[in-house]
Amino acid sequence: MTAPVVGVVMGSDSDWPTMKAAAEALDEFGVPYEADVVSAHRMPHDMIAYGSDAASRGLRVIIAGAGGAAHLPGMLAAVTPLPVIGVPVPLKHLDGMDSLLSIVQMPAGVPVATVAVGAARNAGLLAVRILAASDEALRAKMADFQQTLYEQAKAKGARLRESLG
Ligand SMILES: Nc1c(C(=O)O)ncn1[C@@H]1O[C@H](COP(=O)(O)O)[C@@H](O)[C@H]1O
Repeated sequence: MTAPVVGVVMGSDSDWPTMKAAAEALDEFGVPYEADVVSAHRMPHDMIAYGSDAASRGLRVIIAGAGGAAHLPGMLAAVTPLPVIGVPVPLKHLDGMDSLLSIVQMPAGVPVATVAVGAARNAGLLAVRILAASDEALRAKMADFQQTLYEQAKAKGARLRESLG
């Protein structure tokens, strides 16, 4: 088995229905990843250990999703030099606005690349792009993927124009 280069972590297993889209995107590009529950609030020492050891274990990007008072992505970014992508997970109350603001409003010097509320697939794709910056084969796959998006968008336009006669 190939060693994981992306860590997909979340504050609770209840985040997985949202976060699995990140894993699926990584699967599509053949990027090896690991997935786990790591909570800054409920397991602070484990969280610090996860972030501190991530780079030496071979991870190159961390995707961190959390809902509500979502401190996990920022706290991981505080203890690792790796890029951290934050996914605001929408919960029953406040529609993910709480999580979005908790993740996106980082103090200067400690960046978290925040995707849209619930947009775990984009987090996976962003991780692929980060890795692809230094991996020509992966960059070619990303370019193919973008071409497919382009063709699908063109086809939608053609169908719309056709339906209008
Ligand atoms: N935001 C955080 C953190 C954290 O930021 O450390 N740990 C758990 N949580 C969030 O609590 C929500 C409810 O969790 P439960 O479903 O386990 O009660 C989840 O969305 C999780 O990400």
